[in-house]
Amino acid sequence: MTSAVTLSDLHRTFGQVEALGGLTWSAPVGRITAVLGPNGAGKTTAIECAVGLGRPDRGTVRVLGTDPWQASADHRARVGVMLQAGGLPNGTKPLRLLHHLSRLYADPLDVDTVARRLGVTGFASTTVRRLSGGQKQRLALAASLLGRPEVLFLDEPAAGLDPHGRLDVWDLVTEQRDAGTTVVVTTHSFEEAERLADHLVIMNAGRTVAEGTPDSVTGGRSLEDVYFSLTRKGAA
Ligand SMILES: Nc1ncnc2c1ncn2[C@@H]1O[C@H](COP(=O)(O)OP(=O)(O)OP(=O)(O)O)[C@@H](O)[C@H]1O
Repeated sequence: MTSAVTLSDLHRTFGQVEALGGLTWSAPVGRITAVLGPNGAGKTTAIECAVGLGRPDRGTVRVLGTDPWQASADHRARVGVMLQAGGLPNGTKPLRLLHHLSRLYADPLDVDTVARRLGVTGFASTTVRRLSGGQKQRLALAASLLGRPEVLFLDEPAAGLDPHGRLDVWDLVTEQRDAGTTVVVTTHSFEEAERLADHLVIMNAGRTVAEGTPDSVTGGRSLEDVYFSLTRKGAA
């Protein structure tokens, strides 16, 4: 199976904190990879390295065969990202922002269609600063899709969403996969991982403690059981 994303032996330290301690996993092309792991396991740090926003101290990152830290604008346009912090400009309105971002791409999706699909039109007249957490999530997700990315990184995309919102996100993520996009999604939800994952990664303390198809990782046990046995305090 070919990989669209490969992280090999990544190390990243912030002061005294070792965020990544030899992290290795990969994301197969055209599949959904779900990355689970406790708070502080290094999931966001790994995603930041994969999208070229962070640089590992050691190790190799390849996304579509390219080192994202050195990557050109052309490469970056092939990769979509939704980070937890959002990074949305507070003073603008949702549709204005999406139209602005869409102009950065040669062949963007239709803004109105994406906005409708994610319910952004329902809060289009509210400035970003006044949006609820869930509305910001929807807007950030819409923004990540605009450039028709070949690889899409979503850092906890459904966190904080209401049940309808979570279903919308799950449908959208599977649609992206079915259209050929490679998706990497971090999550704390077993339900989300079970529904979405073709490929599963469990991280703990900056390393991979399990990786493979959901069936091969769980081996007949529940995902919850496997997760707790691999990530319980002291397991690092
Ligand atoms: N810029 C930074 N400066 C200092 N420490 C950092 C920085 N970025 C991450 N860390 C630390 O690195 C570790 C890994 O953080 P990271 O955000 O990658 O974890 P995570 O698995 O995404 O956690 P969560 O599930 O809470 O989102 C944490 O201990 C965090 O405090």
